[in-house]
Amino acid sequence: MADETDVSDPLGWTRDHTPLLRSYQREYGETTPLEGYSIGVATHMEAKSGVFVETLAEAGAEVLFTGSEPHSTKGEVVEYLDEQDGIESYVEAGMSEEAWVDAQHALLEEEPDFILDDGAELIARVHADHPEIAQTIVGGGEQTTAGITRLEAMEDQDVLEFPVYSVNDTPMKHFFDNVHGTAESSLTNALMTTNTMLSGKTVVVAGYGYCGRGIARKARGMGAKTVVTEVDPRKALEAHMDGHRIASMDEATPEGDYFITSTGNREVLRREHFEQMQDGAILANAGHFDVEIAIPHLEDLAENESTPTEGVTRYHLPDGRQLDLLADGRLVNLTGPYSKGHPAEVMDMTFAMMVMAADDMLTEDRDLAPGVYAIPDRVDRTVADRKLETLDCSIDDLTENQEEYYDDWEHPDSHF
Ligand SMILES: NC(=O)c1ccc[n+]([C@@H]2O[C@H](COP(=O)([O-])OP(=O)(O)OC[C@H]3O[C@@H](n4cnc5c(N)ncnc54)[C@H](O)[C@@H]3O)[C@@H](O)[C@H]2O)c1
Repeated sequence: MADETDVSDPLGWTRDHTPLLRSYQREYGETTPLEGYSIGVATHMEAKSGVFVETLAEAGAEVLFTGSEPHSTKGEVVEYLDEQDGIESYVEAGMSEEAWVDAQHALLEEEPDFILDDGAELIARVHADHPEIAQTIVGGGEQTTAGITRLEAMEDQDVLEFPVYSVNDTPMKHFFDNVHGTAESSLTNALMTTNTMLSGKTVVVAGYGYCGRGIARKARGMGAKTVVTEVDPRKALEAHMDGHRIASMDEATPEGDYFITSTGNREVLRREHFEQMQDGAILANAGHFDVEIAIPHLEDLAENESTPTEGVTRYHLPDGRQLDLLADGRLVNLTGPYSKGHPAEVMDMTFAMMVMAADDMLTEDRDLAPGVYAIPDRVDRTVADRKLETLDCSIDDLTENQEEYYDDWEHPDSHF
């Protein structure tokens, strides 16, 4: 048995689990559709995004990449990519925030033709600080909910200078990345950090959108009793009919052993909830930055804080109760001590859609005005077909009769 991890190729393991990206690498290695274009990429730089970057380079693009935040960069991946033809890094592991911002400016000053973004980091910065370069950019793609919200605000204020594909809103992204990727990685990280189990526990999930529904369904699958809180009555009904108990956060608070937020909103867990929670309640956020759990309220209420184990901040309340906050209230799947982010198999699909955003906008003559656009459904479907192929799964084709039936609103079989 080998006794050491092979570090000569830090992307090797991930490539084994990203068959969709590898299939595009094989095809693009021959057709090079992005030849002649330079693409600026901002993302959490680790092995999965490394395979994404090398796929763009295989497609012939010159790739300039940076981190979408300063702390998630894996140095060995950056070093490996930097040695490959057509790829240049603008990020280092352990960079200061200031150096990270400088690196983004340096990347943008190279005047990329296209931007593939996370959180609209590069797109917002090029508009704010390099407006003359923004005018030369052909287009972009954005993979996150938060980034799309930011871009839509720019569109509303009429400041966006180029078209951007919303990768986040494609079925191939949010049905899998948000629902399955966020759920499995958040629960895995919460359980690894605490060394606890969900069986028999009451898990309160705030928000029943794409992420929340995945978390609630999977927690129940692991034996938890699930309670869902919502502000949208239709989402609450959906959760009810999926078999979860619906409650207001006030009602759920005294029952919960685990609380997981995934709303995209702020102060979903706050002072009045902390005051009612059971001793030993565990709090985790899988949603938005570090604002879903009101940490200043916890700090106000607590007599003191401790770190009982890595990744857990314990708030000691004056009445003797202890509340345990995971990963400083930041995204528990991305920033916990055991965090490896989303599973490779699901990022395979998200990053394939990012590659498609560049491929479609740069190689099809779309002639789009500045704005945020859906990726054409045909493209999403093609990627889904290819993912199924990699899984060796077949589906049926519509027969001619079935196609005719769909197209003919007067068809005799359409009447009772
Ligand atoms: N952790 C990750 O890796 C990861 C991955 C994808 C998305 N996200 C983030 O997770 C958040 C949710 O994403 P989504 O795709 O599920 O969004 P979504 O819009 O589908 O769902 C959010 C849900 O929260 C509900 N909600 C809003 N305020 C609430 C409140 N105060 N109490 C209870 N429910 C409330 C909304 O009604 C909605 O149903 C976003 O911030 C997104 O950026 C995180």
